[in-house]
Amino acid sequence: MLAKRIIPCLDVDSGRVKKGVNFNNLTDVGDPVEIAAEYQRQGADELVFLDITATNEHRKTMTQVVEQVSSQVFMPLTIGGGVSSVQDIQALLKAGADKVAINSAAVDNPDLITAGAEKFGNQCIVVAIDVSKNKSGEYIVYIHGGKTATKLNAIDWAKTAVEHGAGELLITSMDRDGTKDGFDISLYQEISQVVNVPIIASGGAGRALDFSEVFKQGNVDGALAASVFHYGELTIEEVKQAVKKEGITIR
Ligand SMILES: O=C(O)c1ccccc1NC[C@H](O)[C@H](O)[C@H](O)COP(=O)(O)O
Repeated sequence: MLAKRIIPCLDVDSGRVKKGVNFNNLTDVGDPVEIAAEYQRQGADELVFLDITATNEHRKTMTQVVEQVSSQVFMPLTIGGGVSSVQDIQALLKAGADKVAINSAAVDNPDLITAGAEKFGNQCIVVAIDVSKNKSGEYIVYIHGGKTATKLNAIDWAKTAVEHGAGELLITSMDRDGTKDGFDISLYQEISQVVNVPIIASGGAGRALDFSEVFKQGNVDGALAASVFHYGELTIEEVKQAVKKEGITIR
């Protein structure tokens, strides 16, 4: 059994790490380089940086952040936010990213996934999907930082993204984001039945048991969290100890 991964997420807005609830009311939680170094000390398996403003001038800030962080931490780095071309992917890989997450631009143009996978290898291409349940209980895809609802069913879009070459999926429940109510297990159960690439769960982690639950029942390969780690409610070591106790393979 491949080791499962515990992945802190740094949502970066204008060069600062921010955190909100359901993608709103963002508060400043600190400097990205310092926070990344702390997560390395705690034994994180991987880091995700999301540039949640992702306007052009912030894109340069993000590249600088990636260069600084990649010179200090040695975990795999996934970078996302506003990526919309093969050139953007190349610039982030050059700055030190190991993987690049594409979200809105992949929905607008799925061929970008294929172009990135063909040029850099599909292991570099993560498709990030932000999901919210509608009134009839269907999982719907949102883009533009969770601001725009699409007509896409998230399960179908996940399948399409992998068919276009995505090497990994980062699936965020907007409904659970920042709530600490636990991961949306049924979302991951549905997606893991239709794709055969690694899935990273994201949104809602509140207790160490939430991580074991999403690995066991959600059938995912990695569990991403922001709030509980940023606010010091859990350390990565505590989560890993609890997950190991449940018999799950983890580094
Ligand atoms: O993903 C986005 O586009 C976005 C935009 C604005 C604000 C937050 C955003 N994403 C939320 C992150 O993916 C967030 O770190 C994960 O959902 C993990 O959240 P918690 O572990 O519940 O805090």
